[in-house]
Amino acid sequence: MSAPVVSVRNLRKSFRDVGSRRNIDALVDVSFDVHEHGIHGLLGRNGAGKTTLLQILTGQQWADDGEVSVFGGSPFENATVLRDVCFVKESQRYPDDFRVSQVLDAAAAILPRWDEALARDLMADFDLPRRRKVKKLSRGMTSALGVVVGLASRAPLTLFDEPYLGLDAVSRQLFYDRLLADYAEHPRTVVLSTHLIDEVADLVDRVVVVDGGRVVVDDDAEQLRGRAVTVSGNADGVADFTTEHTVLQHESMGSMARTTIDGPLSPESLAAARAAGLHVDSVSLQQFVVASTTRRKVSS
Ligand SMILES: Nc1ncnc2c1ncn2[C@@H]1O[C@H](COP(=O)(O)OP(=O)(O)OP(=O)(O)O)[C@@H](O)[C@H]1O
Repeated sequence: MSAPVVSVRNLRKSFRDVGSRRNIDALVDVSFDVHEHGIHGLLGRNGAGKTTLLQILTGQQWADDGEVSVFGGSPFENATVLRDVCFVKESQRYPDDFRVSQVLDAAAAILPRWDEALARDLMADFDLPRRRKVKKLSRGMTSALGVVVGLASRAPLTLFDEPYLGLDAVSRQLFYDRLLADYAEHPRTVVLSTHLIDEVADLVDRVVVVDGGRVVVDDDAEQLRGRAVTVSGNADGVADFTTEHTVLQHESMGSMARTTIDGPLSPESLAAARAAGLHVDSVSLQQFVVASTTRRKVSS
């Protein structure tokens, strides 16, 4: 296998919260690789550490400890690495007087694989006014501008940090469709950080779930789709059956229970569950991520 595009080992980052005079551990011990090509989902709850991670990957933050390598080098003030990286974030700031056309010109100047024709098509798709000042754009239009820059960059590593939060459902679907279509013709490494797991479930090849500053899942999306199951039925039967498994989530009501376990189940286990009168259902990617990340208590 070729060297990973991104390699992160034992990354740690905390922030000093001036108000409470406490340290906030944004990343506790993060290790994972992103291999070349593919659309990777970086998933996790609010405050999980996704943005901090992406900022470190793009040289906008220092880690307190650990190693980070992007295209084999450190991303920090490394022009050789950074010209192959495009980072699109929801809170992107532009110079006050910039018009949309100036944002596109600046992107074209710094991103060597910029595709002007694609940018023009996307501008039309999202109905963006070239001459308008960026600060006069609506929130959705600002998000759309980020999406245009990210897609037209054709950067070998393109990182989207929830850039589409302002987009309505139709525009988000347009983004997903255009991403898939362009990716099919120009494969590259895309990382999509998002909460909208159901929406990207069929889009991503690989999933990294961050929770409380730690990677709790790092797997192929296909594997994850079949990995967890819910077992429901009589509470005693469910408890007996699930005792040997890793329980992700458990609910009970009276004599009935429903438990989500980290599977997958072997054909023999499945048959045993059915013989015991239990129902076994597969779990969607969204349900799996929710179950994997709700065991942690959010601290204040
Ligand atoms: N500059 C900062 N100063 C203090 N705390 C910070 C700073 N940046 C991030 N944090 C804290 O670090 C933790 C991780 O934040 P981060 O923005 O990386 O999470 P996230 O997964 O991107 O969240 P969201 O999905 O809500 O954007 C949070 O507790 C956040 O409050």
